Formats: sequence, structure tokens, C-alpha cells
Amino acid sequence: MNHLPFLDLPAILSAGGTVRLPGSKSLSNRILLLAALAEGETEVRDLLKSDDTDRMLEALAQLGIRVTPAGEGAITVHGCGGKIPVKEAQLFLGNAGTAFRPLTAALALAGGAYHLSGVPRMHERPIGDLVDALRHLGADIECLANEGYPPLQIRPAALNATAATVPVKGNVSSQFLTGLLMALPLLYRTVTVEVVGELISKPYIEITLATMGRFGVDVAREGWQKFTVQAGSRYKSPGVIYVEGDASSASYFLGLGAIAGGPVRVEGVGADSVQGDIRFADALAAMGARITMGPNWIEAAPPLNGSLKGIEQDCLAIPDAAMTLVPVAVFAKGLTKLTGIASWRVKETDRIDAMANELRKLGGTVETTADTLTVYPPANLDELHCAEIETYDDHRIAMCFSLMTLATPLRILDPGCTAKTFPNYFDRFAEVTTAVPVIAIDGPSASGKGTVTQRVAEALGWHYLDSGALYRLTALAARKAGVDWNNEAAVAHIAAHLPVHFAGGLTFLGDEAVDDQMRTEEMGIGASTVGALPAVREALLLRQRAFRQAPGLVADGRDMGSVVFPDATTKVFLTASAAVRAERRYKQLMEKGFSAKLQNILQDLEDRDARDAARSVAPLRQEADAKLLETSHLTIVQAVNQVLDWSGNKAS
Ligand SMILES: O=C(O)C1=C[C@@H](OP(=O)(O)O)[C@@H](O)[C@H](O)C1
Ligand SMILES: C=C(OP(=O)(O)O)C(=O)O
Repeated sequence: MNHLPFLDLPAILSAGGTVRLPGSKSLSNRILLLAALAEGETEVRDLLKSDDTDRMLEALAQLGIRVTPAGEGAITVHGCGGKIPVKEAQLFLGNAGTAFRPLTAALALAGGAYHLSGVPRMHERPIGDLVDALRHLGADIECLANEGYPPLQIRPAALNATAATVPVKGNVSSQFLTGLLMALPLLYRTVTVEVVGELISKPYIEITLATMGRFGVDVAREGWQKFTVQAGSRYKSPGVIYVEGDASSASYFLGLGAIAGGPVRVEGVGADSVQGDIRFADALAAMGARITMGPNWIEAAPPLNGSLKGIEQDCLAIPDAAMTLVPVAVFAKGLTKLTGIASWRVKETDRIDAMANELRKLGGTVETTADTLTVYPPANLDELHCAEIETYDDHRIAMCFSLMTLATPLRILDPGCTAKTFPNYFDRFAEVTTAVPVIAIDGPSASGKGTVTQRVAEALGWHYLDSGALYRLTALAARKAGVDWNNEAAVAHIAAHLPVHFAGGLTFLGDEAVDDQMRTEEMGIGASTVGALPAVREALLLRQRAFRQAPGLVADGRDMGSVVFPDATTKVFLTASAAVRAERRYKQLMEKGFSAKLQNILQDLEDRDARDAARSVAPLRQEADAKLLETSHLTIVQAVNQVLDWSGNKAS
């Protein structure tokens, strides 16, 4: 599991390949609960292993349901035949709606005392409409903090034996109707659920009915209005049951296939799926993507000619996958308006605000209302820029924004939040994407690496990063602000907010071109001093990674291959003897008309080498995977050609 505070994603050039999907969250948690309530043993195969299913499994264990391993990706649930063994328990259900809502319903009718709680956000997610329906049936449920919200205390109650119908509202979440339907067989009498008003997320009710059917309970229905569970309905184990791949998880890869070259194929869901979120593929097709489908797979590729086009899409039936249309829309021509998404506001976070805020951080243009979100794609993708993406403990925000790497590198905060439904999402993502290549050239001061790096970048038509310049600029900015170079916190603050930009071959700090000021020996010492401070290196990390833009980057520094771009496609350690470097620096200074003493330069270089090699953070050394380029006896052209040769790229 991923507990990193952040994950920096490089920009990507393209995506293609096949992804085997993890199991469906919606199916996994329904199957687990029904297998627990059923008579007999159920072997569940391809179960999703994630936070949400772990919460359900933990709850079932506490309720006395025995679950035993049954080989790779499979478990056996020993059903209780409708009689939950443990009559008193405190259950923590995290932020799993598919655990919280159905367990509330089942336990309210189970005749025990149960305390149900979740993460703070779960206590802000409404459950009042389900509680009202269960109270109508005679259940004793207390909302312990705020009426209509968890945490809940359920107590044994004399259930109302005469209520033949139970009304439930379904305009906030379909999980209320789902929970009620799944629990009704515990009443052992005929009850009809009447849906009051609008029902959202309808396809999830189909998943519920289909799963109940697999466990032997057929629900009679009148459209979307009435659902009747007959007396005598009992869950019976189907023996072995397979969990389909997750159609919502598929959306990220299909979205990628549609925008980034493709094709990308997902395996585990397809035309035969019971999950409504496969209809996300229709929305992509409406945007012009090429979609093909088999019974158990879906493939997406961009339009053959031209680009995707914006659409207006009613998302009421695909609330989860619809979020993926937001990043996809950025790469389309014309605006995309998503409607019917009011429920986004009561999910893992307020998803309308979260998606809009984070897209704006990258430079995107978004408009929102209470129940719509409109994306205005930029005229030019260059308008988008690197930023830190807040994920609000919402797996889908983290996964959605990974698609934005087709435009810019970015930082995902708390990437581990994908564990709610897709623990190793970013590994799968890396497997089907090709990151922008980086040639990392590290080496000591005055080795000539700056010149070689620039020439390699020019030859390839790639971007160029002079990372040393960022350290020099930090030292210069600190000096201008009167901040001591050893004041770590203050210098790190300056580094994080450095108003730097590079234009016309010049380096600007604010409005001032500072190339001459930063290229002095003194600022060289400043760079090495501030560069030894871990907080400063940390503050400059994302700024450096932001340079990794298509078609490629050639980066010059001291920790390019080891720290900043550990996945660099080519790593070079470029050096020369101290004597040769001192001579080169001496000549440079003479040419610029500065006076200097060769012996002093040599001494300074040797001191700096020692300081750089000895520092505890990112010490200067040749990494095991870097190729050594000793340039003492090479011309610049020879050195450039050697790097080009190692990188496998030809000059453009
Ligand atoms: O029943 C289900 O499995 C789900 C129903 C949907 O919720 P709403 O009905 O609250 O929209 C969906 O967003 C959620 O991820 C899973
Ligand atoms: C809304 C979601 O989850 P939950 O099952 O907790 O409602 C989701 O997975 O997007």
C-alpha cells in the first residue's frame, strides 16, 4: 500500500496496452453481504481487495461470519442463514457507502445492538432517507450526532409486523434502496418498497437485483416505482461466484486510450457486464473515440481523424465514471457540460468543487452550478501547467487527474487514497503509459556538463533544465531578501515561491534579468550552501520535475539521475579531472574579462567537490545506473555525440 505524502507524475507522451481490472467494488460488497446472510458456503473469486471491501470483511468478521481463504484471490464465506451470530458490535466502516448503507439496513432488521461509524467524511454523508424507511418498518435507529447522518446506534426493536409497504426516497443516493432491498428477506414476509420521487444512479439497482437473483431472491418490480420481496425469500449460496472487473475503474484507462494514442484495452468488463458504468464508453464514443467491445473487454482509441469533441452529457446513470469525463474533456474541441451530477456533492468529498478547484490549479477553465460542471478546453495545451493536486481522500480525484499528465507533469497529494477501490492504480497507470523521456546529466562543477547538456537538448529539440540555476537563484533571492544562506526554513520558503521564469535565453527573478548576478563565483558558493539544506532541495523538487515536458528533457545537475528523475531514460555522470576543470573555468573567466588565479579556482573546486560529495542529502556521486563520461580528453562535440549515442536518440 502507498503511504507516500505525494507522488510526482511525469508528463506522458502516449498510452497503450492492456489492463486487467481489479474486481468491482459494488459487486464485491454486495456479494460479501449476501453470502454472509445466505444459507451455505459461497466461494467468491476475483474479489476486490481494497479499503472498502476490507471494511466490509472486518464488519462481517465482527458479526461472527466466518470467512476462510480459498486460494489466490478467492475466499469462502460461511453464510449464517439470515441469523447474524453476534448481537452486539461496534463497526467502523471507513468511507465505504457500499458497506455502510446495506449493513445499516441489514442490522436494523437483525434484532441486535450495533454501533456504526466511519471516517469524519462518512459522518457528513446523508443516510436519513434510509433511516426513515427502516424506522417505518419499526427499526430503532438513533443518529448519534446529527439527525440524518452517521454515526448510528441500532437497538433491538419490535419490528412493525403490519407494514406491507415501505416508502424510500432515492434522489440523494440509490444505496438506500439497495440497502433496503437486500435486507428485506430478513423480515420473512412480503414487503413492497415504494420509491418516492426521483431515483438516481438507477443502474446500481440493477446490480442489486441481479446479485440478489444470484443468491436466489427474485424481486418483483414495477418499473422504478415498486419493488416487492415475497415472504419466504431466502438467500441461498450459488456455490461459486465470480466478481466482474470494476467498470468505474475501467473509465481511467478507457479515457486514456481515447486521448493518448491508444488503443488501451481493459479486461474484466465488457458488453455482458451488469455494471451501468460501462456506459461511460458510450460517452467517449459520443466524443468521437473509437470504442470496441467484447463480452469481457472494452478498448478505446482516439478518433481516426481530428480530435475528440466536447459533448453535453446527462450523468445521472454513471455518477462515478462520469468524473473521468472531466480530464478527457480538456483534450477535446469545444466545451463539455456534465449535468445530473448533484450527487457528486455528497460523495467522498464535494466532487464538483474538488474537480473544479484542482483543474483550475493546472490552468484549466471550469464552470460549476449546484448540479452541473462545464469544462472549457484551453486553446492550446501549453496553457496548462504543473501544480500540486489535492485529492481530499477521494480515490477518484487522484485517478482522474492522472490523465492530465498528457498535458503537464503534476503532483498527486496522498496518492494512497486510491486504495478505497484500486490500491495499485498508479502502478497499472505507469504500465500503460510512456513517460516523457529524460536524459539526466550529473557531475561536478565546471565539468562542462552545462554546455554538453544544452547542446544535446538543442540537437534533439528537447527542453533543457539547468537545475544549478535554480539553486543559484535561490541563493541570490535569499541574499536580496537579507536571509542567511543557512537559515533552512526561510531559504526553503524562498525556494518554494521563487518568482522565476526563463525567457529569450534569459533568467528572470520577478521582472529583473539576473543572469550576470547569478553566474558569479559567490553565487556558486551560495548555491552549494543552500543546496545542502534538505528543505530547500525538497522545495525545488517539483519545480525541477515541471520541466519534464514533451517531447523530452535534458537535465543538468548533481542529483538529476538519483533524486529528481530516478526513472530517467538515460543517466550520465559527466566529469573531468579537477585540474582540467579549473583550467576550463579559468579560460571562461578570462574570456569574460574577469581576473582570476588558476590556483584559487582549483582550490575552490576541490573544496566544493568535497562539500558536495559529503553532504547528507543527494551527495554528488556516480550512481550505479549512470554511465561515466570522463571528458578531460574529449572535445564538446565528442561528449555530445557520446550522450546522444547512449540515449539512442538521433539529432533532429
Ligand atoms: O450501489 C453502489 O454500489 C453505488 C452507488 C452509487 O452511489 P449513489 O447511489 O449514492 O449515487 C455509486 O456512486 C457508488 O460508488 C456505488
Ligand atoms: C461514491 C463512491 O463510493 P461509496 O461506495 O462510498 O458511495 C465511489 O466509489 O465513487
